[in-house]
Amino acid sequence: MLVPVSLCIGTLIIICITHWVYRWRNPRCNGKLPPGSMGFPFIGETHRFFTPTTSSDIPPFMKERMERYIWNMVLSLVGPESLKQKLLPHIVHGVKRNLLLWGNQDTVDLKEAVSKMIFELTARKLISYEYDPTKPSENLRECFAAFNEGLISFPLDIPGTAYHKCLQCSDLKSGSITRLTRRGRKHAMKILKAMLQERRKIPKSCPEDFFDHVLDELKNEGTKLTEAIGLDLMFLLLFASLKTTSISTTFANKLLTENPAVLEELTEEKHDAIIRSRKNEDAQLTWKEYKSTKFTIKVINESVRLANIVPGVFRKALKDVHIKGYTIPAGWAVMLCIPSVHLNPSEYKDPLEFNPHRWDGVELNGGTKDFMAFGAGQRFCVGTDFAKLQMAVFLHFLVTKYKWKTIKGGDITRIPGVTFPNGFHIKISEKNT
Ligand code: HEM
Repeated sequence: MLVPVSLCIGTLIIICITHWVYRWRNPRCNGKLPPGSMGFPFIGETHRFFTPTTSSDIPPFMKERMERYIWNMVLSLVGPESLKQKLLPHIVHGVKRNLLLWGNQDTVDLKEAVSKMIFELTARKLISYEYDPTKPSENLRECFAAFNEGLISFPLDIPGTAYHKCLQCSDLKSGSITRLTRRGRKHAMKILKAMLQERRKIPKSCPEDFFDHVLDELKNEGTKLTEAIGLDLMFLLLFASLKTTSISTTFANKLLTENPAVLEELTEEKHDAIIRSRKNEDAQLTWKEYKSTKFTIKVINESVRLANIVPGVFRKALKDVHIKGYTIPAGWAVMLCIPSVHLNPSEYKDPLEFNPHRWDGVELNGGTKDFMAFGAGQRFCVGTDFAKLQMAVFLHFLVTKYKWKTIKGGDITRIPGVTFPNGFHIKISEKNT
């Protein structure tokens, strides 16, 4: 008892001293910070996970051009055209297959099951990755799990800490399963690098995934893309898409479980607008049908507002910024706290209530100052449409074909990202059984 208490007190003292030193070290700060802000210098550390050392050599105008090029590349994979033409049938197939599988099990931990399903689909489409159970050391999903656990943690890089596990590089050849689950960013990068090298040997005739696009670009003379940046981007893309979509989907399911009236209305929309109007009830979900599901989109908006999957986004002040009598000194990292926007009672009446109808008549094309679950402005999430489509397809098949009841778990903790510490175990069965 004494040891954990002393450790906590010790950690708090270190945090306070670091905070104090940093705050007063800079005279322009006048010892003041805007209310509610966190002046911890290490808050800005997340860039270390993503920025390859080479990128600092790139002039800003080039960086901008390259970013635009890269996002175009990403959009060619997950933008509306690709979703409509290529990805929708794959998502439908993946969701139907998994639901059928879960329906035959006594209980399913939805958090794990959805995460696996989303990972399989996303990793297959973005980098043609298929997990081979005979090679547990190449389990990319486990790497991302370890990475996620320590992403926002005290930056103490010694064995045993969440931060260390998040960064860790393990020997590819060794390891039992328990050791494997502890591998983070560096191990994931090793796997991605090996895949890229493999792809170099057997190139594809036309670009199909992110590897192909990166390899194509690397061949161009004068390109500013390097292999390190390309790999870093692959990591970022997978990281940005995996946990977010799977936790949002699980969260939406939990909210529906707790709000039967909303579930009923959603089911009704699906039946009326889609299935009953079809000639063949079992036909695939089409793009037009997906676009017609207005209430589903409201349920998704409301779920991601309450889920606050991304608890904060970071920016760096490039010059001194004066705001409401305070100064944010140049070079400081700023954290924008998204939940404080989404739970603001002056903008959202009864902000903790799950009420999809608050989105009636609201057309969302991007982020606003009051809704930024997918960010806002220049850095708006490039995978928004992809995530929404996956969630909508999942909800469609779940509510039309299945019923479920909670078995155990479902409690939510924020550390600060949303987690289900005891999972969310449900029993799923087909409606007509
Ligand atoms: C429910 C699911 C998702 C949520 C809640 C979400 C949330 C966000 C947020 C808040 C940002 C802005 C970060 C910032 O401003 O610093 C962001 C950026 C980003 N997201 Fe998502 N995201 C989701 C799904 C996805 C998916 C499926 C992909 C990829 C296929 C993706 C790829 C990205 C990328 C690459 C960025 C960086 C954009 C840039 O910096 O220009 N996200 N996301």
